[in-house]
Amino acid sequence: MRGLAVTSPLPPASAARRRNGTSIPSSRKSVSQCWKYGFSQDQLLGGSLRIGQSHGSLQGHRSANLFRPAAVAISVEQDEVNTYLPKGDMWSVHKFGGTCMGTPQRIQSVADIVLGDSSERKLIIVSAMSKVTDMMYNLVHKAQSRDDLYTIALEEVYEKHMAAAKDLLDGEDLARFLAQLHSDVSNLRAMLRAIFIAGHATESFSDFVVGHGELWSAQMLSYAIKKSGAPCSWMDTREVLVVKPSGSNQVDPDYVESEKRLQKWFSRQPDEIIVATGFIASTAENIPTTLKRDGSDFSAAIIGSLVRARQVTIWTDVDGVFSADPRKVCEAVILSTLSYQEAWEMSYFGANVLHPRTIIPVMKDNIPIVIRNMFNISAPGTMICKQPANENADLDACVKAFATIDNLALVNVEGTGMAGVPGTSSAIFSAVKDVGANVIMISQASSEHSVCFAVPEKEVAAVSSALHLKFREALAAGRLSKIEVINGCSILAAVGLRMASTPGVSAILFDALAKANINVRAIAQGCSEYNITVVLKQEDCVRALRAAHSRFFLSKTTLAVGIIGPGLIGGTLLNQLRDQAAVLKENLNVDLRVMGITGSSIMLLSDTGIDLTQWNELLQKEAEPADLATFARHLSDNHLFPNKVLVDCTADTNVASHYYDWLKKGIHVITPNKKANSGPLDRVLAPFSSSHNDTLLSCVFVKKYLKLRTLQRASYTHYFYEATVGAGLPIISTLRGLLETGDKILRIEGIFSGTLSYIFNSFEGTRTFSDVVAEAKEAGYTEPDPRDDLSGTDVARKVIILARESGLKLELSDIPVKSLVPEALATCSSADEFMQRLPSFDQDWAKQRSDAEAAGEVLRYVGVVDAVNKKGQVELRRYKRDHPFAQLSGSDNIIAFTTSRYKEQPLIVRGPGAGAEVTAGGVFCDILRLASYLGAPS
Ligand SMILES: NC(=O)C1=CN([C@@H]2O[C@H](COP(=O)(O)OP(=O)(O)OC[C@H]3O[C@@H](n4cnc5c(N)ncnc54)[C@H](O)[C@@H]3O)[C@@H](O)[C@H]2O)C=CC1
Ligand SMILES: N[C@@H](CC=O)C(=O)O
Ligand code: NA
Repeated sequence: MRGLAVTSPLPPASAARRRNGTSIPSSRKSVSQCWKYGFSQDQLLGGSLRIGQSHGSLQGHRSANLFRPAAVAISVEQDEVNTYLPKGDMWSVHKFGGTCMGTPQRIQSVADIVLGDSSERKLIIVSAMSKVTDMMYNLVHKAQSRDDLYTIALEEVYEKHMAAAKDLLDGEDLARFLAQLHSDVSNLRAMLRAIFIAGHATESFSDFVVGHGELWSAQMLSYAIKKSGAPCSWMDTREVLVVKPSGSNQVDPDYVESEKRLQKWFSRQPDEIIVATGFIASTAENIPTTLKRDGSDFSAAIIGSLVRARQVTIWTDVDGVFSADPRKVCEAVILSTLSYQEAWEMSYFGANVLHPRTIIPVMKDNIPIVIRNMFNISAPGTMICKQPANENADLDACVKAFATIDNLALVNVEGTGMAGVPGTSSAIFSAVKDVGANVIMISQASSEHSVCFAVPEKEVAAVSSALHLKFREALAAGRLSKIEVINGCSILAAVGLRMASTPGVSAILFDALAKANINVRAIAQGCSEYNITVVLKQEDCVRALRAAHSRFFLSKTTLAVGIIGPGLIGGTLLNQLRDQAAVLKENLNVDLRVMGITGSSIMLLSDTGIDLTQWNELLQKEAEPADLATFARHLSDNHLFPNKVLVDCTADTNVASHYYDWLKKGIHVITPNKKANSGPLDRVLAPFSSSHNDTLLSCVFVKKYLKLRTLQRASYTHYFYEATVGAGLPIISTLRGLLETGDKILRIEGIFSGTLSYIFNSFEGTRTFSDVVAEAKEAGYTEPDPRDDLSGTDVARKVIILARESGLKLELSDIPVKSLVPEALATCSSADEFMQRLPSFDQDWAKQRSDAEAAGEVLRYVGVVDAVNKKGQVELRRYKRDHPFAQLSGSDNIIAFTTSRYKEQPLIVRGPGAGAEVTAGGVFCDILRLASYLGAPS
């Protein structure tokens, strides 16, 4: 006889049909599920009494063996094992979990995915429809708790599958499936009744009941595939997969026996597409069992190994394996590849990758496992395979992923009596074993003075008592000083095969943790170097995970940016960042994230970066009251990003007074605001003033210019302010270049005010002076208050900035300034009032202009740094029409550097020196200068 020799009673006639509906020749006849697994017809159908009778008295119903199904010997005749099972590259194995099989529509999508795979042969492993396994366990639970609602629960299971099948199938296939479902449910009803009466179900009874979820989903899928005309059969893996129990809640596959049975199975059903039940298997004695946790993945891996598949694809609802839990780290990325060992480590450390057991069957044959998203089939997923040889081996790529485990306790056993005493560790861990606790990590310093290890928090009380008992005498004698329990711990593990023998990886990790102010309580790294494990306080764990992840996964030049003052310049800068950020990331690996925007009354904060396409709307809609200290803290406390920069786009003295503290905290500062660099040189108890007309606000100690510059020079925190002079023109950088290369500045002279340049370039007799001033304001050249320009203060500030850059210790008050603000308007209470009253002075201006014109001259407002005489000067001068200063147009600045090297002909920089785009562009340049200082490619 070929096929399976079954020694149990013959099955009922209806069960002698194959589950795909075709008749089985009697010589190969298989048996229905229940018969095959040894439950007698009476046991299943005859209700409680007969079950009780057949197993002895009901009093004994709690006995473990009461419902142990009688073993049915299924013997495979050696001579019948043939080579029907084709193996190798032609096979692709797919596994679809419960979510993928959740609805009839999803089952149809699964069928489409299977049909879309062009592999010669396909083996599809399916889980039960989502929630069905829980529903089945619940049936057993209810029945054995003698809750007669199990009948209703069974009806629900029946209804669910009936409805799904009616949606998915039609015609004869539907009728066959429904008949089978009906028969299975009748059998289950009888079994559950028996369980209800006995008040107990053995594990194999329970496994038998639960396994129906897979039986039904596999049949439904195979019918759905067949509907498209593709040859497809379904496999009850309990006929094929043989496993043996191995310790608690685990089984080991019997590959030899399973392969024999698989051969046999194929000899009967050689279809090219086979849908097989995941999760279920049988013992060598044909008792139904399951593959326990993550059973369907395990089924796929075992079957993949049995057929030597070219690939096993595990379909799920995520795009692949993330570099860290994406719920905790929004920057987590999908990994394209993981080695088997890395996946293993990740799973161990709590990442929902694959159960480590799942990897073993495929690993031995080097079969890749691909994790893919069935709801996003365009995502390539993560391939778990042998470590690709050519993978990028740079330092940062050494760490593949991070995982965490929470709710741990650290146990620290300490004492001088431990050193050099063989057997101490053995005694410690045997005590731990005796209470059945699971040791997650162990660390012992080479001094042998202490051993510490982590266990789940819920197990630590038992561990602690066991240790106190075991070491009672050692503690009393002082050989052990303490057995200490530290609750509330978590583990953070960095995983990566290439960490092995790569110097510097742990330094980067610990540096990231240190910068995030995370205290590391214990460390472990085995010789394999596949993972570095650190124990830390649970409350620090997410912060630690983010800090470590960002250090390894973000660009080194990721800059967290805070924008203060989203006015004309700040707003234009935000728009420029919006338009250029993607290009910078792509071309220069510079990742700019605006983490906050604050005005004087409202601020907008983000943990990962504001969407700049709608920064203004977000600022209006989602803002909170502005608070500069909170704003700065938001940036400095964000440990995701190692580099932080505050960009001050206000004209505010108060904001400028914080630069020192920000720099001290490691926050870089960039600004077009001239207040800090033209403020008092020294630290004095000084009045500090508002942004425009230096109105006295209060008296405070402010960190002064010299202190700021000393700090700037002493630290690696950067302070850039190119746009404070000449807006986007390279004035500060040119001056720095001259000085740093050893040139000597003799004189810097020029037109430093875009506003005043525009005014005198445009004031040619056609428009009034006040009209031209209004135009300059409208064009965005003026300071927030145009009196700062007309008073000469703005030019004086620029002269001071350049003078100090050149080494002169001048105060603003040292610069004689010729103010253009008529004395009568000096006391105007607002810029608006000033602008309204300005026309009354147009006559005076018209006269000054025509006087100059009559002499063949023009009016120009100039600033001078006289480095030789250590003086500065700001005044309105008349220049001949052919003088270079007379040739300007628009808001042009012109700055002439006379130096030891540029003595005969000064070095001249000329161009628009005010306006939103050029100024914001200058600030943006400083941000990129910072990025390049931090390591961005040039
Ligand atoms: N307009 C130009 O061509 C140039 C301007 N600059 C400088 O750029 C800076 C900004 O100028 P604009 O954008 O034209 O001025 P603006 O008045 O348009 O913008 C300043 C912004 O800062 C905000 N602000 C004021 N005090 C604040 C505080 N304490 N906290 C938070 N926000 C505050 C204001 O509400 C406003 O939104 C000034 O320092 C100016 O000297 C530098 C070079 C050229
Ligand atoms: N208001 C200033 C702007 C640049 O600093 C000017 O007019 O130059
Ligand atoms: Na500049």
